[in-house]
Amino acid sequence: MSHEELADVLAKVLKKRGAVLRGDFVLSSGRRSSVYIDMRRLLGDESSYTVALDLLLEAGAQELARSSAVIGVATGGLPWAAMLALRLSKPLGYVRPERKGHGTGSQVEGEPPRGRVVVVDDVATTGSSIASSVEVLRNSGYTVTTALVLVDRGEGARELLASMGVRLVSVATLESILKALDRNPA
Ligand SMILES: O=P(O)(O)OC[C@H]1O[C@H](OP(=O)(O)OP(=O)(O)O)[C@H](O)[C@@H]1O
Ligand SMILES: O=C(O)c1cc(=O)[nH]c(=O)[nH]1
Repeated sequence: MSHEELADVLAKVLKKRGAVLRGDFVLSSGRRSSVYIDMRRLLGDESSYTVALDLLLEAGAQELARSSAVIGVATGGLPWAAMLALRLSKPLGYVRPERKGHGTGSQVEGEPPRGRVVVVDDVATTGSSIASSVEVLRNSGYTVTTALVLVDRGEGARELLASMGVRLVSVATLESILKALDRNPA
C-alpha cells in the first residue's frame, strides 16, 4: 500500500471507533493539542484492531522480520506488541515507564533473549516515551535501531529518535490522517 492508502485505511477505522477527538487535550509531554487520537478505542472492536495490526505488520515488515523480539512501551504499546509477537511467533517483552517498586523490581518484563528488537508504541509525539524505553533496553543489553508506531504526530519524535540511531517507522502521520478524513468526509 502507498503512504496515502495506509493513512486512508487507518483513518477509516479511527473514524469508525470515534478515536479522533477534537477539544483541548493535555498530552503525555504536557503539551496541549486540539486533536487527540485515542488509539485505545481500537482495542474495543476486534475488526478494528485486526485492521490496525495488519497495517503495523505491513509498515514494519522488514524491521520485524529482522528482529528477535517485539517490545511494547507500556501501556499504549503493549497490546500492539503482544498481537504482533503472537502473529509473528516471536518473543514479547515490555518496558515499564518506571522500575517496578516491589516484587522483581524489573523495568524490562518478559526476559526475551538479547538481540535486535523492535520497540512498538501506539503514538509518538515528542518521542520521549520511546526514547526512555530505548535507553532502558540498551542498558539491559538489547540492540534497538527501529521503533514502530501506528501514528507519528510529527512533533519531534522522528528527530529525537534519529539522534539516538533509531529509525521511526509509522503507519501514518497525524497530518496524513487528518487529510484522509478531509478526503473521505462521509
Ligand atoms: O512521544 P511522547 O511525547 O512520549 O508521547 C507519546 C506517548 O504518550 C502516550 O502514552 P501515555 O504517556 O499517555 O501513557 P499510556 O500509554 O500508559 O496511556 C502514548 O501511548 C505514547 O507512549
Ligand atoms: O502525546 C500524547 O500523549 C498522545 C497523543 C495522541 O494523539 N494520542 C495519545 O494517545 N497520546
